[in-house]
Amino acid sequence: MTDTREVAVGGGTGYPVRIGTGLLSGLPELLGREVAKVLVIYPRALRTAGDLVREDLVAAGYEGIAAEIPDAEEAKHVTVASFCWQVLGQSDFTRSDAIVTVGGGAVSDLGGFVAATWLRGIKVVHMPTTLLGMVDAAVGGKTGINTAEGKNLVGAFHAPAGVLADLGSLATLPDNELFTGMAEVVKAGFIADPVILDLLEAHSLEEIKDAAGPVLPELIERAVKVKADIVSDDFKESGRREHLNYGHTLGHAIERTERYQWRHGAAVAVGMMFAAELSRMTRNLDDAVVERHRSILQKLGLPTGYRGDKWPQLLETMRRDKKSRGSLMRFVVLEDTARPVIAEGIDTSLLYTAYQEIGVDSPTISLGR
Ligand SMILES: NC(=O)c1ccc[n+]([C@@H]2O[C@H](COP(=O)([O-])OP(=O)(O)OC[C@H]3O[C@@H](n4cnc5c(N)ncnc54)[C@H](O)[C@@H]3O)[C@@H](O)[C@H]2O)c1
Ligand SMILES: O=C(O)C(=O)C[C@@H](O)[C@H](O)[C@H](O)COP(=O)(O)O
Ligand SMILES: [Zn+2]
Repeated sequence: MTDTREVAVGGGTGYPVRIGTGLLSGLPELLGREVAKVLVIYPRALRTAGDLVREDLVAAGYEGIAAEIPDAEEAKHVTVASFCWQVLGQSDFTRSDAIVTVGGGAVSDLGGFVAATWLRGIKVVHMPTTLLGMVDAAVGGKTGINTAEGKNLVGAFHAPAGVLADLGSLATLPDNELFTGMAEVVKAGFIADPVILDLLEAHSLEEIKDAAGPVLPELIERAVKVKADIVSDDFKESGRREHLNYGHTLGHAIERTERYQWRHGAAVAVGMMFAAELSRMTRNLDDAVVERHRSILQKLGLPTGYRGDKWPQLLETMRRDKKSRGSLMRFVVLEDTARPVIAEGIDTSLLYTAYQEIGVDSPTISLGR
C-alpha cells in the first residue's frame, strides 16, 4: 500500500483526484448515495478490471451494468457512443444515475462524452488505468470522439465527480504504454513545472517506471497539479488552458495521418519537438531548451521526428485544429521553460522550416498552401 496523494481540482463544484493503491473502496463516496444505477464502461482488454469494479458496486448496493467497448482509439467513434446511449436508454438511466469509466484516455474521453450527452449530463467518475489517463485524460473534463476529418472534433466539457488513479493498475501496463503516457508528463514539465524535467533527467528508466518507488507517484502528482491548476482557472479553454495543447497541433495531425495506429503520447512527443523548433524560430527559445526536449524524449524512448513527405497532409489537418480561428492557425510555443504563449499567424514557409528540423527521409515536396 502506498500513501494516497490527493489533488483538488477547483472550478464549479470541484472534485478530488486520488493517486494511490486500493482506491476502489472510495468509489461509493464519489458517486454518492443518490445514485442507483451505474454503467461501468471498459474496453475488452480490461474485462477483468471492469468486472471487478461492477461487482464491487453491486456489493455496495448499486445496480451495476457493464458496457464493453472496442479497444484504444476505436472506442472514440460515434457508433460506440451510440451503443452506450442505447444501453443507458434500455436500462432506464435517469439524471440521478452515473457512469464509471475503467481504462485509458480513450475510455475516459468516450465515457465522459456519453455522460456529458446522456440526458444533457449525468455524473461520471473516471478510474484511469494508463499513466496517460492518470496524469491528463481523466482530469479536467475534456471529453470527445474523433470524426473522419480529425481528432476530438466532437465533444463537450464535462467535469467528473472524481478521479481514482490506482497505481496498482499500472502493474499490467506494457512499458511502451507507460512511456507514451510520459509524453504528457514531459509536456507538464515544459509548460509549467521544471522539477518534472529534473526528475526525469536524474533518475534511471527503472526508477521512473516503478509505481512502488518514490519517483513515479511524484511525477504523477506533479503533472496532475499542473493540469488541475490550469483547468480550475479556465475550464472551457478561453485562455491559458490552451497551453495544455503544447505539441498537440502537429501531434493530432500525425495521429490522423497514421489512422490512429500511433499512440497519442508518441505523436505528442514529435509535436513537442516541432513546437520547440518553432519556439526557437519565433520566440528565440534557447538552443539548450530545444535540445533538452530531444534528450528527455529520447531517453524515454519517444519519437522526435516524423516523415518529411507528409508535410502537405499534416498542414491541411492542422488547419482544422480547435485553436484555429478562421484561416488563422495558432500554436502553443515557449518563450522559455514554463513560459508558454500563443503564436498566431506564423507564415507557412516558417512552419515548414521548423518541420524540416524534425522531418526524416524527406523527399522534395511542395510547401503546400
Ligand atoms: N481529455 C483529455 O484531456 C485528454 C488528455 C490526453 C489524452 N487524451 C486522449 O487519451 C487517449 C490516449 O489515452 P491512452 O494513451 O491512455 O490510450 P488508450 O486509452 O488507447 O489505452 C492504450 C492501451 O492500453 C491498454 N490498457 C489500458 N490500461 C491498461 C492496463 N492497466 N494494463 C494493460 N493494458 C492497459 C488499452 O486496452 C489500450 O490498448 C487519446 O485518445 C487522447 O486523445 C485525452
Ligand atoms: O486538457 C486539455 O485542455 C488538453 O489540451 C490536454 C491534451 O493533452 C489532450 O490531448 C486534449 O484532449 C487535447 O484537446 P483538443 O482540444 O486539442 O482536442
Ligand atoms: Zn494530450
